[in-house]
Amino acid sequence: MVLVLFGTELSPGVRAVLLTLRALELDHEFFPVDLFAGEHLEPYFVRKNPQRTVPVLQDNEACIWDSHAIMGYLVGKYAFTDALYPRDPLKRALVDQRLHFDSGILFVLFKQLQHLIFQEQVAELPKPLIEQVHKAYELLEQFLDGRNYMAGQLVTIADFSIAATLSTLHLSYAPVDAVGYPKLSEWLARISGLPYYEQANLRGARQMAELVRTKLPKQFDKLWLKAFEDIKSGAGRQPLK
Ligand SMILES: N[C@@H](CCC(=O)N[C@@H](CS)C(=O)NCC(=O)O)C(=O)O
Repeated sequence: MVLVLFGTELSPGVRAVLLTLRALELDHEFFPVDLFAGEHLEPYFVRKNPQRTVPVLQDNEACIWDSHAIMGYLVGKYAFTDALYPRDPLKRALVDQRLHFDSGILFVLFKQLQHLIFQEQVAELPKPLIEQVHKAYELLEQFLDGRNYMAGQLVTIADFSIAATLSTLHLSYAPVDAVGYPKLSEWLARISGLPYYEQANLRGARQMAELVRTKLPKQFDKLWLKAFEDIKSGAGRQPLK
């Protein structure tokens, strides 16, 4: 088996897949694709994924894209247990709902913000969009009612997916304030305690935040700086339950 992940650590979807690969302790190669240089438009990449998005996972001859599909595939094919993506229909439905929430709402907000800042060169954070991000945070806060993780008491791929996007929004655009979102911020701290979190997710999320910072230097208030420093130093982290 040769698993090759194509992408960039700047991408939340790529990092969600990296979290899954690390959780399953799967050997893999990483093939960098620079989106800013347009490498995802090159013929070799378009042959792998006509949609021209990262991540793409190549497993021998097969190419799979969309981070959510890749994560489910990895668990189905390589995991010893179904804990990360339960087979029980009701448990799976809950995980799927969270994955679709990431795909259809959270990540879309991130992508809209990225487009405005990097393509449209907008120099200020668009307030209506940031309000929508906070509406999404409110829903996530409700999802965590009575749960340690997004879909229950155990980590699933829904946590990886949402953690990758949310940590990026948190560091780049809309800090998750512990007062406003106590459960969400505890969950983020809990996920940050995973031994592979720093390498698989935080490093890339920070790099993205640094890039956004160069585009919006005036936007970064004390709250953002605190979020950035906290996550850098590990302050507020809790042991993994
Ligand atoms: N739902 C997809 C989203 C993939 C996606 O939009 N990835 C971005 C990077 S974060 C990308 O490849 N953008 C390049 C483009 O859209 O041209 C997934 O989870 O894999």
